Amino acid sequence: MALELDSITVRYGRTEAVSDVSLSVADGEVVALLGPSGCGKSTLLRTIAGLEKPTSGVVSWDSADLAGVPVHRREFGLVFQDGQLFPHRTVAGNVAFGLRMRGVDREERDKRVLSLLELVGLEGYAGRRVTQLSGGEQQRVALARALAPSPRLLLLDEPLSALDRVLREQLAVDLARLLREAATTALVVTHDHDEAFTLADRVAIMSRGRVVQVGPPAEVWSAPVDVETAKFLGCTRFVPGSFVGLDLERVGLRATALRVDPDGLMEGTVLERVHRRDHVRLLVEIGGAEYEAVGPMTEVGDRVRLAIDLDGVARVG
Ligand SMILES: Nc1ncnc2c1ncn2[C@@H]1O[C@H](COP(=O)(O)OP(=O)(O)OP(=O)(O)O)[C@@H](O)[C@H]1O
Repeated sequence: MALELDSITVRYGRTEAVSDVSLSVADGEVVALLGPSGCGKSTLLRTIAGLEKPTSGVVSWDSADLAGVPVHRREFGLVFQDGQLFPHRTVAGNVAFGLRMRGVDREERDKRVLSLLELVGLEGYAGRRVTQLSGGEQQRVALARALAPSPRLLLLDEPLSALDRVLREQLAVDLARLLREAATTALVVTHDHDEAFTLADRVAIMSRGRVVQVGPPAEVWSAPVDVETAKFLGCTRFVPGSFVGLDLERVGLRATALRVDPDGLMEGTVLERVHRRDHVRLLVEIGGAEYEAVGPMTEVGDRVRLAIDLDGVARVG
């Protein structure tokens, strides 16, 4: 394993921000640390970077303990939410920064900067001032800057959350592609499950300082470890498996679990209707209880038949 965390605990006074976390990231792997605000994700990332000292536990790289290794000697790249670019430098000046610090000669630096700008889709931007760029472009520059010295690990703390939703979705896809193209080993902190599942080979779910589940996106999505995790991953109702025809004690239903379908086996009454970006979301009453469902257009009060979409159903616990 490239990065190995062994029983990391980080306390600030009486607050235990990170509790006994063990996790590894393999060479070339992208792992997402996913959890709600305040669960300790950033603290864990900062501890790996060397910006915080663990109260106990070991951070190691290729089996070597990093305790005595300062931030700038870890050879890790860092990208934060707001990029933190040097405002008085050009795009090229920002990307070249780490290379200049390392004494890389000008010709090689220029070559590397151009190839990185191409990688992040900013060809032709080298001479621009970073203050003239959009938020999304600035984050691409921050990423190119972090990748420039070929870090052995890239640490990204909410790299897309300052951007608006449409841009965030687009950039998450781009980021996933370019992390793979550059064969980067990376740990990404995010509170957004769509982002985590788009980017990562494995997702580690954090809750109150602990890692409660680690697995490939499809596994975590379809079988959250407990009700709290299932709620965090979009399940709004919990019912016996028999409700959806599964032989399971309990399943979680996402808003997409039920769909209006004339051939559906259940019947319900529409209580509410909300228009979303690309579909209609309904609240329906089935057998005296309320459930979310995906429409076509219907009127409040309509009787509808409903079918189950198993992609919206999670096995819980
Ligand atoms: N420097 C600090 N001093 C004291 N408490 C801190 C410090 N940094 C973080 N904490 C506390 O540790 C806990 C975890 O915070 P952390 O920022 O790691 O969570 P997070 O999951 O990254 O949340 P967010 O997404 O909101 O940044 C919180 O209760 C926070 O208040």
